[in-house]
Amino acid sequence: MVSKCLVGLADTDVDLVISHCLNPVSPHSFFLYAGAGSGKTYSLVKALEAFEKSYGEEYRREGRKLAVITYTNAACDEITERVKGNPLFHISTIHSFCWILIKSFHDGIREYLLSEIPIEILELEKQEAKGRGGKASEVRRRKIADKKKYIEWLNAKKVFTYNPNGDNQGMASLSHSQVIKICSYFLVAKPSFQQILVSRYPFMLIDESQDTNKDFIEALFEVEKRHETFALGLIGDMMQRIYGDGKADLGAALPEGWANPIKHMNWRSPSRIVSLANDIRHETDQQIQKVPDGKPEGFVRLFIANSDIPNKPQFEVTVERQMAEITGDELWNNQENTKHLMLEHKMAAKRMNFEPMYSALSKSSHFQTGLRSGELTSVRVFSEYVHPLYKLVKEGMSHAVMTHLRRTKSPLISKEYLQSQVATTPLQPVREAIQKLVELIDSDPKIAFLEILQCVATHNLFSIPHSLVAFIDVQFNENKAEEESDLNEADDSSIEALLAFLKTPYQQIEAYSTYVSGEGAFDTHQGVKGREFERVLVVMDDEDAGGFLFSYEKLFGVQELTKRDRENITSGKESGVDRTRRLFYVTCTRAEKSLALVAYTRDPSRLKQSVLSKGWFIENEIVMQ
Ligand SMILES: Nc1ncnc2c1ncn2[C@@H]1O[C@H](COP(=O)(O)OP(=O)(O)OP(=O)(O)O)[C@@H](O)[C@H]1O
Repeated sequence: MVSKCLVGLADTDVDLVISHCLNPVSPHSFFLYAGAGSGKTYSLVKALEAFEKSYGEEYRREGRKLAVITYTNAACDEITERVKGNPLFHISTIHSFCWILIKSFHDGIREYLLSEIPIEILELEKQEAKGRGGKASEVRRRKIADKKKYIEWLNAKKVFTYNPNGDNQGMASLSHSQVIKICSYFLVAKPSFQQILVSRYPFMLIDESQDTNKDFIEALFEVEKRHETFALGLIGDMMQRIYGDGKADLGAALPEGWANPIKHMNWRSPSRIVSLANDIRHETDQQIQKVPDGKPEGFVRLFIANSDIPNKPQFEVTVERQMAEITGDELWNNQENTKHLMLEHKMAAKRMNFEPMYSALSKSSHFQTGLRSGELTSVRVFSEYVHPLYKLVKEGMSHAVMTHLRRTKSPLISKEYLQSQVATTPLQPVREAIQKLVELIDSDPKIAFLEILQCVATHNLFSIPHSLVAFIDVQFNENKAEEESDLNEADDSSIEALLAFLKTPYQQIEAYSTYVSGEGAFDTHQGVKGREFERVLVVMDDEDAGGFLFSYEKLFGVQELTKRDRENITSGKESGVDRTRRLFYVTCTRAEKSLALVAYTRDPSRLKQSVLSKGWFIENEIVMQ
């Protein structure tokens, strides 16, 4: 059933409804839920602009702000840019926002932890009593011992720390989930804390709220119920719920008095892609989107290949070539002009040639978040210090080189160091250090991170993070090491992971930096939510992804459902197929012009039959390898 999209109603009334809700004299909460590309973020930005015009001055005088929570740092930067950095709006991710709210309440945090950790210990002890020994028991007993040690540590007054983008290690550091739990708890249990939120931020708008932490959303509902002067604006799409953290029944029973505006149009994608999205969605909630007048038809192709073909990246290049021919769009021939979506980071790492460093570091669970966000201190010394310096030198930007060294606080240009130099050319050591570094990088494409690190340390070009000091082979003044570290509480797996990483080729740093910037040609299915690209190539490969949460083989009817899946479906619980369908919807709806879907499967002909019978594609849109 390839449905045809019709030209429909204008959605402009939605913006009026939202403006009406964001009135400080009579605030109203609202729930704006609509399909992909319907302009939810667009309406959010319009609402902020209208708010600035009507109430900006008054709000500034009163020292109030309107809070906007976005799902990713990239979304946060985009909305901040769209409102030209206007400080009237506090735009942040949930983690930064929660931390800002709780960060001066150290005693309250300590009290919370002192009451929560014993409960966690009891739970682990219960599981241990029931358990059967072995590795799981070993891990449990270790966790119990660590938590008891932590309680002892908590017995004296403490100052807590947190980095929303890093892996927070060490006793004083709160974890990502703790920060959200503590903030949610304070919002419900402490009236004075509620008051702080309400008076500072009388309006809170939450984009991608379908995936926003359930505890936090429920705490905000509670605040909204108790304070007439506070209003919430929830923006999102349940079909785009792709993380397990969100409130699954959000919107099912909205409190009375909430506005519930609806958007029908898809402004992003051409009609063929919108009709595919409607068909995918049909099995979940039957919402149908329309396209505005004048939108072209666009292109969708499904390429099916056997999952054991030897060179998948090469196959994807042939897909791009075919897309260029099919669409007449030459830009498909240049990989950089297409967004390639992978199910797992390691698949992107493989295609972008930084798999060795990625695999090495991902072996330590401590590095997972920082590795993906680009915030790992041990890698940043290369990605943010060494690599930009190398590029600037190669581009002959000597002024920018000095600015970079100042910004990165190079010890070689510190005031103390320069004053200690008796020579008439105090910058000579900097020049020499840079020259040695560039020569070393150019000397061998296989040169390892470790050798680059050694060179940086020997010439004292940049401060070395504590986590890497142990790997340097020279007398090194520890005072020169950077305070921040990935290894506050070093464990064996982290040390092994770092050593393995340092032995891999330095040359990978360029691709890795591009990847974590989000600007490269590759990303994950999940990483692009909220974004849009002219050409999208989605790779569906359960075998390479190796995960258990998503299964395209099940969605496409190639793999039988498990007993558990069937039980979940019968009892109305979410199944892996539901999750995968939503992820598939998110990836397909990122495309503005053309969409190539690459499915690697154990049974190509069964997959083809299955998607044809679902009516998702027609015969001539399917290309068999
Ligand atoms: N009323 C409109 N008129 C013209 N273009 C619009 C309109 N609303 C949105 N757009 C454009 O459509 C595209 C999609 O909008 P937006 O990203 O706000 O959608 P969304 O609902 O947030 O999407 P998603 O849920 O898929 O992330 C953007 O390029 C935006 O500029």
